[in-house]
Amino acid sequence: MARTPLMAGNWKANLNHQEAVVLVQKLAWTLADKRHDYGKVEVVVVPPFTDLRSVQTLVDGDRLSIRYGAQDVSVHDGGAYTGEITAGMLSKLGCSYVVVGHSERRMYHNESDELVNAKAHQALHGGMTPIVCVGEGLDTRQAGEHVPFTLSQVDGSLDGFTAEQVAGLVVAYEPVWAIGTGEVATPDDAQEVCSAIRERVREVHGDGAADGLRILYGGSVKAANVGGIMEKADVDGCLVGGASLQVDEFGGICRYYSMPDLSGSAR
Ligand SMILES: O=C(CO)COP(=O)(O)O
Repeated sequence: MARTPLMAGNWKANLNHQEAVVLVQKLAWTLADKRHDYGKVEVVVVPPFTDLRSVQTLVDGDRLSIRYGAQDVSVHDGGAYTGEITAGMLSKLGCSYVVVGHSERRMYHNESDELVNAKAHQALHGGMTPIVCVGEGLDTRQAGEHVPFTLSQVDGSLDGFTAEQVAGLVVAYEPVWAIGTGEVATPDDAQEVCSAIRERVREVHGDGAADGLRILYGGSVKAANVGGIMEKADVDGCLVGGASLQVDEFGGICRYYSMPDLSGSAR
Protein backbone atom coordinates (compact mmCIF):
# COMPACT_ATOMS: atom_id res chain seq x y z
CA MET A 1 0.00 0.00 0.00
CA ALA A 2 1.43 3.37 -0.98
CA ARG A 3 1.72 5.71 1.98
CA THR A 4 1.78 9.45 1.29
CA PRO A 5 4.99 10.94 2.71
CA LEU A 6 4.35 13.42 5.52
CA MET A 7 6.61 16.29 6.54
CA ALA A 8 5.46 17.95 9.75
CA GLY A 9 7.09 21.02 11.26
CA ASN A 10 6.79 21.14 15.05
CA TRP A 11 7.41 24.76 15.92
CA LYS A 12 7.40 24.04 19.68
CA ALA A 13 7.18 27.27 21.77
CA ASN A 14 8.37 29.52 18.95
CA LEU A 15 6.74 32.28 16.88
CA ASN A 16 3.79 34.49 17.86
CA HIS A 17 0.73 34.66 15.62
CA GLN A 18 2.13 37.44 13.45
CA GLU A 19 5.39 35.59 12.91
CA ALA A 20 3.37 32.46 12.18
CA VAL A 21 1.54 34.19 9.33
CA VAL A 22 4.85 35.35 7.81
CA LEU A 23 6.33 31.85 7.95
CA VAL A 24 3.27 30.13 6.50
CA GLN A 25 3.11 32.72 3.70
CA LYS A 26 6.77 32.13 2.84
CA LEU A 27 6.23 28.39 2.98
CA ALA A 28 3.25 28.71 0.63
CA TRP A 29 5.38 30.65 -1.87
CA THR A 30 8.05 27.96 -1.66
CA LEU A 31 5.53 25.19 -2.23
CA ALA A 32 4.07 27.08 -5.20
CA ASP A 33 7.45 26.91 -7.00
CA LYS A 34 6.59 24.89 -10.08
CA ARG A 35 10.17 23.73 -10.55
CA HIS A 36 9.55 21.17 -7.81
CA ASP A 37 6.83 18.60 -7.42
CA TYR A 38 5.77 19.33 -3.87
CA GLY A 39 2.52 17.52 -4.61
CA LYS A 40 4.26 14.25 -3.72
CA VAL A 41 4.29 15.10 -0.03
CA GLU A 42 1.80 16.18 2.59
CA VAL A 43 3.10 19.31 4.34
CA VAL A 44 1.95 20.08 7.87
CA VAL A 45 2.84 22.85 10.30
CA VAL A 46 2.32 22.45 14.03
CA PRO A 47 2.36 25.92 15.61
CA PRO A 48 1.63 26.91 19.21
CA PHE A 49 -2.09 27.06 20.13
CA THR A 50 -2.12 30.85 20.04
CA ASP A 51 -1.16 30.88 16.34
CA LEU A 52 -3.78 28.44 15.10
CA ARG A 53 -6.56 30.92 14.39
CA SER A 54 -4.24 33.08 12.27
CA VAL A 55 -2.92 30.06 10.41
CA GLN A 56 -6.48 28.89 9.79
CA THR A 57 -7.47 32.28 8.35
CA LEU A 58 -4.47 32.29 6.01
CA VAL A 59 -4.85 28.68 4.87
CA ASP A 60 -8.60 29.04 4.28
CA GLY A 61 -8.38 32.48 2.69
CA ASP A 62 -5.62 31.54 0.26
CA ARG A 63 -6.80 27.94 -0.17
CA LEU A 64 -3.38 26.63 0.69
CA SER A 65 -2.66 22.92 0.55
CA ILE A 66 -0.67 23.21 3.79
CA ARG A 67 -2.31 21.41 6.68
CA TYR A 68 -1.81 22.24 10.31
CA GLY A 69 -2.13 20.73 13.73
CA ALA A 70 -1.68 21.31 17.44
CA GLN A 71 1.14 20.31 19.75
CA ASP A 72 -1.06 18.82 22.48
CA VAL A 73 -4.68 18.24 23.47
CA SER A 74 -6.57 17.87 26.72
CA VAL A 75 -7.89 14.49 27.81
CA HIS A 76 -11.04 16.31 28.92
CA ASP A 77 -13.99 17.15 26.71
CA GLY A 78 -14.40 20.51 28.42
CA GLY A 79 -15.46 22.04 31.74
CA ALA A 80 -13.58 23.21 34.81
CA TYR A 81 -10.03 22.43 33.65
CA THR A 82 -8.20 25.74 33.66
CA GLY A 83 -5.65 26.09 30.91
CA GLU A 84 -6.72 23.04 28.94
CA ILE A 85 -7.44 23.06 25.20
CA THR A 86 -9.95 20.47 24.04
CA ALA A 87 -10.14 18.38 20.88
CA GLY A 88 -13.42 20.10 20.00
CA MET A 89 -11.72 23.51 20.09
CA LEU A 90 -8.88 22.29 17.87
CA SER A 91 -11.09 20.64 15.28
CA LYS A 92 -13.20 23.82 15.12
CA LEU A 93 -9.96 25.64 14.25
CA GLY A 94 -9.48 23.30 11.31
CA CYS A 95 -6.64 21.24 12.76
CA SER A 96 -5.97 18.01 10.90
CA TYR A 97 -3.35 16.66 13.32
CA VAL A 98 -2.49 16.66 17.00
CA VAL A 99 0.98 15.77 18.29
CA VAL A 100 0.70 13.68 21.46
CA GLY A 101 3.38 12.30 23.73
CA HIS A 102 6.24 14.44 22.50
CA SER A 103 9.32 13.59 24.58
CA GLU A 104 9.41 17.16 25.88
CA ARG A 105 5.94 16.66 27.34
CA ARG A 106 6.78 13.18 28.61
CA MET A 107 9.89 14.65 30.28
CA TYR A 108 8.77 18.05 31.57
CA HIS A 109 5.13 17.25 32.25
CA ASN A 110 5.49 13.62 33.33
CA GLU A 111 3.20 12.35 30.61
CA SER A 112 2.76 8.57 30.80
CA ASP A 113 1.85 6.17 27.99
CA GLU A 114 -1.61 5.96 29.55
CA LEU A 115 -2.11 9.73 29.33
CA VAL A 116 -0.66 9.85 25.81
CA ASN A 117 -3.05 7.07 24.82
CA ALA A 118 -6.02 9.00 26.26
CA LYS A 119 -4.96 12.12 24.35
CA ALA A 120 -4.58 10.13 21.12
CA HIS A 121 -8.14 8.85 21.56
CA GLN A 122 -9.40 12.38 22.20
CA ALA A 123 -7.75 13.63 19.02
CA LEU A 124 -9.21 10.83 16.93
CA HIS A 125 -12.70 11.25 18.38
CA GLY A 126 -12.41 14.93 17.51
CA GLY A 127 -11.82 13.98 13.86
CA MET A 128 -8.07 14.71 13.88
CA THR A 129 -5.12 12.40 13.33
CA PRO A 130 -2.86 11.93 16.32
CA ILE A 131 0.89 11.99 15.69
CA VAL A 132 1.99 9.73 18.53
CA CYS A 133 5.60 10.35 19.54
CA VAL A 134 7.84 7.64 20.94
CA GLY A 135 11.59 7.22 21.37
CA GLU A 136 14.35 6.42 23.81
CA GLY A 137 16.81 8.53 25.77
CA LEU A 138 20.57 8.27 25.54
CA ASP A 139 20.98 5.87 28.50
CA THR A 140 18.50 3.44 26.98
CA ARG A 141 20.22 3.65 23.59
CA GLN A 142 23.64 3.06 25.15
CA ALA A 143 22.27 0.05 27.02
CA GLY A 144 21.05 -1.37 23.68
CA GLU A 145 17.45 -1.33 24.92
CA HIS A 146 16.10 1.19 22.39
CA VAL A 147 13.92 -1.23 20.44
CA PRO A 148 12.06 -2.88 23.37
CA PHE A 149 11.76 0.49 25.13
CA THR A 150 10.20 2.17 22.10
CA LEU A 151 7.92 -0.78 21.37
CA SER A 152 6.58 -0.68 24.91
CA GLN A 153 5.72 3.01 24.37
CA VAL A 154 4.01 2.04 21.10
CA ASP A 155 2.00 -0.69 22.84
CA GLY A 156 0.89 1.66 25.61
CA SER A 157 0.15 4.61 23.37
CA LEU A 158 -1.85 2.66 20.76
CA ASP A 159 -3.91 0.66 23.23
CA GLY A 160 -7.61 0.40 22.47
CA PHE A 161 -7.53 1.48 18.81
CA THR A 162 -9.10 -0.73 16.17
CA ALA A 163 -7.01 -1.99 13.25
CA GLU A 164 -8.84 0.44 10.93
CA GLN A 165 -8.01 3.32 13.24
CA VAL A 166 -4.35 2.32 13.55
CA ALA A 167 -4.09 2.23 9.75
CA GLY A 168 -4.86 5.96 9.70
CA LEU A 169 -2.59 7.00 12.58
CA VAL A 170 0.88 8.50 12.54
CA VAL A 171 3.68 7.40 14.88
CA ALA A 172 6.80 9.55 15.15
CA TYR A 173 10.01 7.86 16.27
CA GLU A 174 12.11 10.57 17.89
CA PRO A 175 15.16 9.36 19.79
CA VAL A 176 15.52 11.91 22.58
CA TRP A 177 19.31 12.07 22.19
CA ALA A 178 18.87 13.30 18.60
CA ILE A 179 16.40 16.12 19.35
CA GLY A 180 17.84 19.60 19.04
CA THR A 181 21.36 18.24 19.49
CA GLY A 182 22.54 18.05 15.89
CA GLU A 183 23.05 14.30 16.57
CA VAL A 184 20.93 12.87 13.80
CA ALA A 185 20.38 9.13 13.93
CA THR A 186 21.83 7.39 10.91
CA PRO A 187 19.31 6.26 8.28
CA ASP A 188 19.97 2.70 9.47
CA ASP A 189 19.25 3.66 13.09
CA ALA A 190 15.96 5.21 11.99
CA GLN A 191 15.04 2.20 9.86
CA GLU A 192 15.88 -0.29 12.63
CA VAL A 193 13.33 1.19 15.01
CA CYS A 194 10.74 2.25 12.43
CA SER A 195 10.65 -1.27 10.98
CA ALA A 196 10.40 -2.77 14.48
CA ILE A 197 7.41 -0.48 15.15
CA ARG A 198 5.72 -1.59 11.93
CA GLU A 199 6.31 -5.26 12.70
CA ARG A 200 4.91 -4.85 16.20
CA VAL A 201 1.81 -3.18 14.77
CA ARG A 202 1.55 -6.05 12.26
CA GLU A 203 1.62 -8.62 15.08
CA VAL A 204 -0.94 -6.79 17.21
CA HIS A 205 -3.27 -5.20 14.64
CA GLY A 206 -2.64 -7.07 11.38
CA ASP A 207 -1.41 -6.26 7.88
CA GLY A 208 -3.89 -3.51 7.06
CA ALA A 209 -2.89 -1.49 10.13
CA ALA A 210 0.84 -2.06 9.63
CA ASP A 211 0.77 -1.19 5.94
CA GLY A 212 -1.37 1.92 6.43
CA LEU A 213 0.33 3.37 9.51
CA ARG A 214 2.72 6.20 8.68
CA ILE A 215 5.92 6.24 10.70
CA LEU A 216 7.96 9.43 10.87
CA TYR A 217 11.52 9.96 12.03
CA GLY A 218 12.34 13.04 14.10
CA GLY A 219 15.56 14.43 15.53
CA SER A 220 17.87 17.00 13.91
CA VAL A 221 16.39 16.48 10.44
CA LYS A 222 17.71 19.01 7.94
CA ALA A 223 17.61 19.42 4.16
CA ALA A 224 21.14 17.99 4.07
CA ASN A 225 20.30 14.69 5.77
CA VAL A 226 16.64 14.11 4.88
CA GLY A 227 17.42 12.33 1.59
CA GLY A 228 19.20 9.40 3.23
CA ILE A 229 16.58 9.03 5.95
CA MET A 230 13.67 9.05 3.48
CA GLU A 231 15.27 6.30 1.40
CA LYS A 232 14.50 3.84 4.16
CA ALA A 233 11.53 1.58 3.55
CA ASP A 234 9.76 2.10 6.85
CA VAL A 235 10.29 5.86 7.18
CA ASP A 236 7.25 7.66 5.76
CA GLY A 237 8.20 11.19 6.66
CA CYS A 238 9.78 13.41 9.28
CA LEU A 239 8.78 15.39 12.34
CA VAL A 240 11.01 18.42 12.15
CA GLY A 241 11.78 20.85 14.98
CA GLY A 242 14.38 23.59 14.56
CA ALA A 243 14.68 23.32 10.77
CA SER A 244 10.92 23.84 10.34
CA LEU A 245 11.34 27.45 11.49
CA GLN A 246 13.54 28.23 8.47
CA VAL A 247 11.61 28.22 5.25
CA ASP A 248 14.57 27.30 3.05
CA GLU A 249 15.41 24.32 5.25
CA PHE A 250 11.83 23.13 5.56
CA GLY A 251 11.21 23.67 1.84
CA GLY A 252 14.30 21.55 1.16
CA ILE A 253 13.02 18.85 3.50
CA CYS A 254 9.66 18.85 1.68
CA ARG A 255 11.40 18.12 -1.62
CA TYR A 256 13.42 15.36 0.02
CA TYR A 257 13.34 13.24 -3.11
CA SER A 258 15.71 15.69 -4.78
CA MET A 259 18.04 16.25 -1.81
CA PRO A 260 21.41 14.51 -1.89
CA ASP A 261 22.47 13.10 1.47
CA LEU A 262 25.18 15.52 2.59
CA SER A 263 25.28 14.31 6.17
CA GLY A 264 28.37 12.15 5.69
CA SER A 265 28.68 9.42 8.29
CA ALA A 266 26.10 11.25 10.48
CA ARG A 267 27.16 10.26 13.96
O1 LIG B 1 11.49 17.26 18.54
C1 LIG B 1 11.56 17.35 17.34
C2 LIG B 1 10.35 17.44 16.51
O2 LIG B 1 9.21 17.16 17.24
C3 LIG B 1 12.87 17.37 16.65
O3 LIG B 1 13.47 18.58 16.93
P1 LIG B 1 14.80 19.00 16.10
O4 LIG B 1 14.47 18.81 14.66
O5 LIG B 1 15.01 20.45 16.47
O6 LIG B 1 15.89 18.09 16.56
